[in-house]
Amino acid sequence: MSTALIEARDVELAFGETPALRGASLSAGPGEVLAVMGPSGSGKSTLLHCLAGILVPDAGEVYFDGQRIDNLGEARRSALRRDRFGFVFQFGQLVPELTAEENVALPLLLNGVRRSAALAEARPWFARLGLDGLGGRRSGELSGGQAQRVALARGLVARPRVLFADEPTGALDSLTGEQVMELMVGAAREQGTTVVLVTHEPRVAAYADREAVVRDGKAKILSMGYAPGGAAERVAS
Ligand SMILES: Nc1ncnc2c1ncn2[C@@H]1O[C@H](COP(=O)(O)OP(=O)(O)OP(=O)(O)O)[C@@H](O)[C@H]1O
Repeated sequence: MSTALIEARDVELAFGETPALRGASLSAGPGEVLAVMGPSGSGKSTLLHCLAGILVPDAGEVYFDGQRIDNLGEARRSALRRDRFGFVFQFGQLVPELTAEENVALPLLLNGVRRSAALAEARPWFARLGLDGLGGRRSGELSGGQAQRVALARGLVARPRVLFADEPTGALDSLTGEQVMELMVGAAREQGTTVVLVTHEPRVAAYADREAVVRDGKAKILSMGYAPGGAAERVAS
């Protein structure tokens, strides 16, 4: 029996004539932090989008918590993304009209939580991520690293089962990037959230329990010995 929480099996996807995934298989267990590396254009983001139910593969299957999700309609995949998944992207993508606090509360508001309760849930994240006093600022008034920490809080506030992070440190200098990674992995581990992390940077991937490499639309696990919360035993091939 598989212990995967999120899994792609033999996924294929082409954009018109361009094949992006050619039989990619990958899985992450509950509470695991999985780094997905590989050259530019190899299919990492496309694979992440298939796992997250944003893109529907042409062939192959995607499973979440034992349930096949690639064959669900858009409405059910969208509900799944809202209820079970969190997202952090390279450029924070905060809503500029909202305050930082409202941005963090957004997933809860979309899930029907009342505004006062959603903001009350959002607030502790500011102290936790070193953002004291910044809750009232808009994204234009935050540094890149601060904005990315707000985006991280937004990605985790609804306690998702899986956090999908696509180059979350790509726009940050290396020190700020490491701070964001430490906070991300620490908070995810605390709440048992699985993390699927796409990154170019080995220093960022080093925070993961396991690493996979995507090349030419196929994925390969590089390090095994998954041990959530502990160091992975590396048996690179
Ligand atoms: N929306 C799209 N329309 C057409 N082609 C696309 C689209 N998205 C991705 N591709 C193509 O699919 C392939 C895989 O792209 P993808 O973004 O998944 O790669 P990646 O490994 O994440 O790259 P990078 O590290 O540069 O972000 C590339 O050849 C890319 O040009």
